[in-house]
Amino acid sequence: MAEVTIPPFEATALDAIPQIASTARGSFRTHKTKKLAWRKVQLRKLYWALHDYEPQLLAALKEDLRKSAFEALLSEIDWLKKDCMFMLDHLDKFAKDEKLRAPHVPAMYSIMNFRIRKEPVGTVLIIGPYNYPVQLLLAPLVGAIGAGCTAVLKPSELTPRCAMVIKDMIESRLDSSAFAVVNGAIPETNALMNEKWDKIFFTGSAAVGTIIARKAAETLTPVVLELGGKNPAFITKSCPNLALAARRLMWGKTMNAGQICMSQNYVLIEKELVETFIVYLKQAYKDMFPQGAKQSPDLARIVNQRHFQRLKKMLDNTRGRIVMGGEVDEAELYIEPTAVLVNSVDDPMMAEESFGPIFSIYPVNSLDEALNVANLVHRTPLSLMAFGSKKENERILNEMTSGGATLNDAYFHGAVNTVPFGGVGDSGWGSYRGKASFDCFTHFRTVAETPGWADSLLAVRYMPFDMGKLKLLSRLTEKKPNFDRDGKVVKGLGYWVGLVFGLGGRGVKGDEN
Ligand SMILES: NC(=O)C1=CN([C@@H]2O[C@H](COP(=O)(O)OP(=O)(O)OC[C@H]3O[C@@H](n4cnc5c(N)ncnc54)[C@H](O)[C@@H]3O)[C@@H](O)[C@H]2O)C=CC1
Ligand SMILES: CC1=C(/C=C/C(C)=C/C=C/C(C)=C/C=C/C=C(C)/C=C/C=C(C)/C=C/C=C(\C)C(=O)O)C(C)(C)CCC1
Repeated sequence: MAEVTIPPFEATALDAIPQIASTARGSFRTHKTKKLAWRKVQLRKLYWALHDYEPQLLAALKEDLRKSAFEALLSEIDWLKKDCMFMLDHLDKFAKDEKLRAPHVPAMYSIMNFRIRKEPVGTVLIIGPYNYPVQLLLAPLVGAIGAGCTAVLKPSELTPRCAMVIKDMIESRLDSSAFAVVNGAIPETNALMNEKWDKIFFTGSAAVGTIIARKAAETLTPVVLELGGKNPAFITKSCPNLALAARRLMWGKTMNAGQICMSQNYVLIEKELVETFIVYLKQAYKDMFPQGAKQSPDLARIVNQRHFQRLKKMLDNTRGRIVMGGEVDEAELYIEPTAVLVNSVDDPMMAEESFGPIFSIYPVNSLDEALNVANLVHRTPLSLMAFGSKKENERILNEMTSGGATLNDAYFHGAVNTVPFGGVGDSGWGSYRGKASFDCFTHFRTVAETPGWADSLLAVRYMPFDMGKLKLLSRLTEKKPNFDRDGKVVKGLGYWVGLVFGLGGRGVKGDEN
């Protein structure tokens, strides 16, 4: 890897923050960001910045998280470059006005030229977490640029080298009147939160998300929250390939040393499978780390002492049995990929979000029990994984919600940059990625335009009101219900005609739909 020097972490001066926010707001008011050409230039610049800063970003990710170059490219740098390309390829289409026609516009209003105009929401604040310090901060930025917003970014202070590289990269390569990076921790974030934003995009813990949402509510500022969750994986007796399930779940918990909000916190598995599953897990461990996980250059480290201690405490306090891994090394911030067999939902391994390379295995007697346990542990997790028959997987999707879900694999629904990603309930508000990133920072403004020549046609609305005219208009335009007071669809003439002439009956009384 090329030799690079990253300056030491420096927090942005608190008294500079109001001016930074004001510059971004002022830049938005120039309306230059509304031009698609300007947005495309910024996206192209971001693409090349990511390309040119690759050595610095790789070095920073290595120093901050000991993230391997493979992972850094796959899930952060190249991933974002793909994001820029996707937005560039589709921006014209995303940004185009949408004509609203029937059935969205009733026939009687069809002369009013309804359309949806896509407008940037304005100046946005993007606050990032530490685990994917580049991707999770800049992927929302791609959406913000595409939508025509100006933005201030606040990287996580827990990954200080990444924060410094990102600041240099964004401020030197993009339009610095429109995009800025504020570095720091709580005081700096508080100073940012004292500014007025048109939207706040926050990725991080539920605890801090609550603080952000509460503060944003004071000024009725919309927020997107991308939070964590206690994510279940289900394995039933019909699992098509238990060895593969073990291998894929191991992958899910070892990428980024399990510091992935959508990886499984616990595995609910039918009792008969437990012992074999553990054998397969150990086999997958051996295959992935032939010299042991500690020696592997591929396994990242825990970000800092605090998170290391948090994970260690979960292992120390569990009443379960460690069935794989268990080694920890504070000096290296190393936690071995670890599975713990537990038998209580109150066990710390079940009750807390792991956000590390450790997870629990909870044996169940049936899928019914598994669904009860999962709904009890966390009813609205960020993700869910299911390894059962097709029918069982559908049942799991039906009876347990989550932000996103993957069948027969670990969190793959969240590994692709072009499909919407987000939580549900207390695991997150709103979604982004692909077109959803554009939509996230866009105000969908409905515009109507009434032609002057149509006034006599529309004159019924004017005072003095005439009930007779209103009734006539209703008779001409109102759709009659095809259902009765019990909510049942009623047999109409169309049904009998269809039945008699063999065209197939529709609207049979008693139909539920
Ligand atoms: N849904 C998603 O896409 C993701 C969610 N997460 C969640 O994030 C958490 C881990 O990330 P962390 O960086 O530790 O999150 P965090 O919530 O501690 O920090 C996130 C950001 O908030 C700022 N912050 C921290 N404390 C603050 C306070 N009291 N007031 C104002 N700002 C504050 C930090 O400087 C950082 O930029 C996990 O819970 C994980 O599940 C992480 C990655 C993705
Ligand atoms: C099938 C065809 C082809 C071959 C395709 C192949 C070989 C595809 C292989 C794809 C794999 C294994 C991709 C793995 C990707 C993993 C990624 C991108 C992980 C991303 C992780 C992320 C984004 C993490 C986010 C974390 C978050 C949000 C968090 O903390 O919550 C050919 C050969 C291409 C031909 C066509 C057919």
